Amino acid sequence: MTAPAARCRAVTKKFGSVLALDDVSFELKPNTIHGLLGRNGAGKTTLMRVMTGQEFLTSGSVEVLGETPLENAGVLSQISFIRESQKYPDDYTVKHVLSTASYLLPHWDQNLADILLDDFQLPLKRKVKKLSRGMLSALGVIVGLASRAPLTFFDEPYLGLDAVARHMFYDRLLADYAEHPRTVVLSTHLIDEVSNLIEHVIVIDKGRILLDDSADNLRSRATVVTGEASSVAEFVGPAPVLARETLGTQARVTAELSFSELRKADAHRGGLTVEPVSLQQLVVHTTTKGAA
Ligand SMILES: Nc1ncnc2c1ncn2[C@@H]1O[C@H](COP(=O)(O)OP(=O)(O)OP(=O)(O)O)[C@@H](O)[C@H]1O
Repeated sequence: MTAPAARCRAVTKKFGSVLALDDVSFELKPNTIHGLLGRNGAGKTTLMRVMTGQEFLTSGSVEVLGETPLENAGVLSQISFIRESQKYPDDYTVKHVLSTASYLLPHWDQNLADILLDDFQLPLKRKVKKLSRGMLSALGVIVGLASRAPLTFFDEPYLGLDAVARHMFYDRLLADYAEHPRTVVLSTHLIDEVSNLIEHVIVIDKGRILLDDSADNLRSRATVVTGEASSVAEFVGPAPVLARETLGTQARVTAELSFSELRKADAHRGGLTVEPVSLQQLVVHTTTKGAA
C-alpha cells in the first residue's frame, strides 16, 4: 500500500475556549486532489495550518510526508500553502514574489509560471499592494501551481477571481496535475464548480470530520428521483429522504438510494427520471444534519 501524503491522528486544537479541531483523524492520499469542504468557521484553515506546521497542536499528532511538519525545513520545502490573506513585504512586486517562491520551492517551474502570468495577465512590475483583489488571488494561484509542490494546499484561492479566471485556474490545475501528479487540498465553498476536479472529499463541521470518502463513492450514495409524486414515493420506498421538493403533482426527491443502471431502467419504465446526487447537495445535507 502506498504511504499517505499526510496523516492526522486524534488532532485537537483549541484557541482558548474555542475548540477549532476536535479529535480529527484522517489521511491525505498521495497524488490525489482532495476537496476540503465545510461551513464558515468549520476548522478548514486551522486544519491546513496544522498540516503545514504553522500551529502547535493541543493534542494528537500530524505527519506530513512521513515526518512532523513543525520547524522541519525539509518537509516545509515540499509544501505550498496558498491563502487569500497572504502577506507580502510592502515594496514587493509580482516579480519579487515569484523569484522568492522560485528560491524557496525546489520543484518550481519557471516556464509554467511564465505561461500562467500571461494567462492571468498579471503585470510583473506592479507592486503587490497595488494589485486588485482578483489579481492578488491570481498571483496566489500562479505560485501554487508553478511551485509543483508534492503537497499543495489552496485555501479558498478564488476570492475576487471572476468566473473566467476561476475556470482557468481549474483547467490549468487539472492539466498540470495530469502531467505532474501530486497531492492537492482545495478548500472551497464553490462545490459545484470543483466537483469534476475533486477525487476525494473531506467534510468538516465544528472541528469534526463528517465525511471522508472518494467523490465517486459519495455520488453513488444518493439519487435524485423526479416525476409524478406517488410514483416517486413508490420508487423511493423506505429509503431515507435527504431532500424533497414538490410542484403540483410533481415531486423531486433526493434519497439514499445508490444510483445504478438497474434503478435507471426501473425508473424509466415508471416514467421517472433519476440522476446521481450532486456533491453540493450531499455536502449541504450532511452539514445541515450535523448542525441539527
Ligand atoms: N487564531 C485564532 N484565535 C482564536 N480563534 C481562532 C483562531 N483561528 C481560528 N479560530 C476559530 O477556530 C474556528 C475555526 O476557524 P477556521 O478559520 O479554521 O474555519 P474555516 O473552516 O477555515 O472557516 P471559513 O470557511 O469561514 O474560512 C473558528 O471558530 C475560528 O473563530
